[in-house]
Amino acid sequence: MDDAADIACAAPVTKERYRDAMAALAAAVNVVTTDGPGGRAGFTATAVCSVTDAPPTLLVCVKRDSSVGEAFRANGALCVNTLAPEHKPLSNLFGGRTPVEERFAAATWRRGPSGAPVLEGALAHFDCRIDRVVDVGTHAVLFCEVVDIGVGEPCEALIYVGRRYDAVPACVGAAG
Ligand SMILES: NC(=O)c1ccc[n+]([C@@H]2O[C@H](COP(=O)([O-])OP(=O)(O)OC[C@H]3O[C@@H](n4cnc5c(N)ncnc54)[C@H](O)[C@@H]3O)[C@@H](O)[C@H]2O)c1
Ligand SMILES: Cc1cc2c(cc1C)N(C[C@H](O)[C@H](O)[C@H](O)COP(=O)(O)O)c1[nH]c(=O)[nH]c(=O)c1N2
Repeated sequence: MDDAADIACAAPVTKERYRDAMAALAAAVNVVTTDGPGGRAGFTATAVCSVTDAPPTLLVCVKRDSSVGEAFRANGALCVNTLAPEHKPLSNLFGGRTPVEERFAAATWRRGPSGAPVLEGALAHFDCRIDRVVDVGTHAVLFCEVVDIGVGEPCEALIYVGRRYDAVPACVGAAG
């Protein structure tokens, strides 16, 4: 393969061009929560991805300068709550600039085995222990081992693509 220096590009990959292209990728919308010695916190995230099923591991990318990042590191635990279309207002509330208590007051939660809040009525949830944190540029990549899973009743998923929300069929079911 050629060295990176040999690659000729028509235009530089600016932050704006990168975001415009990333806006074309459809993504599930999640509210990622935590609780423990570092306090209760949560934020909306589309940067969530399955890494491996052995051991069951997912990753979450969180902005390092966000108000919530430190709580996740301090607690070492989180829950990924995957949203249904009815949760669009919740996604906006957890999407920034709203005090943490106001975010949580808008829905019903229970405590998962990790201690992180689990959203009642989520399409699915993944309760996790944070195994490793890797800082990359502006974000921290949290590698998380899944310790508990739930699949809910909703048969539609909330997705975010083209800088807007949409709904798609998603009858998840359980595989044994
Ligand atoms: N990964 C992220 O941190 C991320 C992802 C989605 C949205 N957001 C935030 O939500 C708001 C609205 O986003 P939007 O999609 O309507 O428009 P946008 O132009 O800010 O973002 C377009 C796409 O670029 C990516 N992106 C945006 N900001 C990023 C960042 N700081 N680091 C890595 N990737 C990033 C995401 O895939 C996003 O959907 C913005 O404030 C944005 O910062 C952040
Ligand atoms: C649809 C959508 C998707 C995302 C976000 C927003 C929205 C509306 N945000 C931004 C994130 O939710 C926001 O930075 C946090 O709520 C922290 O904000 P405060 O620093 O508390 O105001 C976000 N942030 C992040 O670090 N990783 C992500 O994957 C996403 N994805």
